[in-house]
Amino acid sequence: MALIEVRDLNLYYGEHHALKGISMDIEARSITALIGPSGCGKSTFLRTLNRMNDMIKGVRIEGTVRIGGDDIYADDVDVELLRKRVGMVFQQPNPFPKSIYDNVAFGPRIHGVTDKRELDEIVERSLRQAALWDEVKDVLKKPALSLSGGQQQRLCIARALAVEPDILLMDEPTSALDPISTAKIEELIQELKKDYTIVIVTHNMQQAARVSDRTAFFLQGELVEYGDTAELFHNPRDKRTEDYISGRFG
Ligand SMILES: Nc1ncnc2c1ncn2[C@@H]1O[C@H](COP(=O)(O)OP(=O)(O)OP(=O)(O)O)[C@@H](O)[C@H]1O
Repeated sequence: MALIEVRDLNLYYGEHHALKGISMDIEARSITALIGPSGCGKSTFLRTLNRMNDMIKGVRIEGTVRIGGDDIYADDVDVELLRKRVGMVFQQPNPFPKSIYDNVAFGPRIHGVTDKRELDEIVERSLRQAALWDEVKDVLKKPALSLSGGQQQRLCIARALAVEPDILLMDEPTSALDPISTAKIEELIQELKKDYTIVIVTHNMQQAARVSDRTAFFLQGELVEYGDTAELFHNPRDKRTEDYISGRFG
């Protein structure tokens, strides 16, 4: 059984039909890239996986999203717990104006961890997993905002990992970063696949080709093609995919 099962998902922003009949299975411990031209619905789709669209007024959703077999839109779902299980990293690194330590400890504290030693362990483990520990271990009390953009993004990844999610959603996580920081994050994403299921929105087709196992190509709210990344880039089944990946539009 796939970890994430999406069936006949439709999403409307008021009158605007932004996702049209999307069905998709995502396997555990895989990296799935969502690609497509601006406005095709990639970010909207990503946000349906942890109900981030709930916060937007006038949104209507039909269809089902199951994670580990559970319908995440069922009435009795605890959305806070869902977001603990399905973490998110955004385009702009957005650390809190707090210390490096307090950023990573934030989620665990909210979920009730108060023991100093336990928090220390979580902070270290999360920063190691985010490949940032060696750079910050001596300055954990420094403000997060004093870090470079690339470090801030890895800190945000550490913050997301600190609550032990199963799934990590990433919305163009490198688009605000320089090439070296981008390469580091891409390497990190590959590393994280051992423990997490990753879904990443990217504008950058090379990035999708480099990091992902499966790629989904969206166009005007439709899922045009979804498959093995190498297959999709080298041997697309749909003419529209071919036109997009060969740079004919978008
Ligand atoms: N909060 C919102 N309210 C109304 N319409 C929205 C909202 N967010 C997105 N849309 C519309 O839904 C469609 C899909 O947007 P979405 O941001 O998901 O696309 P995208 O593929 O991620 O684009 P981009 O790459 O530019 O971020 C677009 O037509 C957009 O204008």
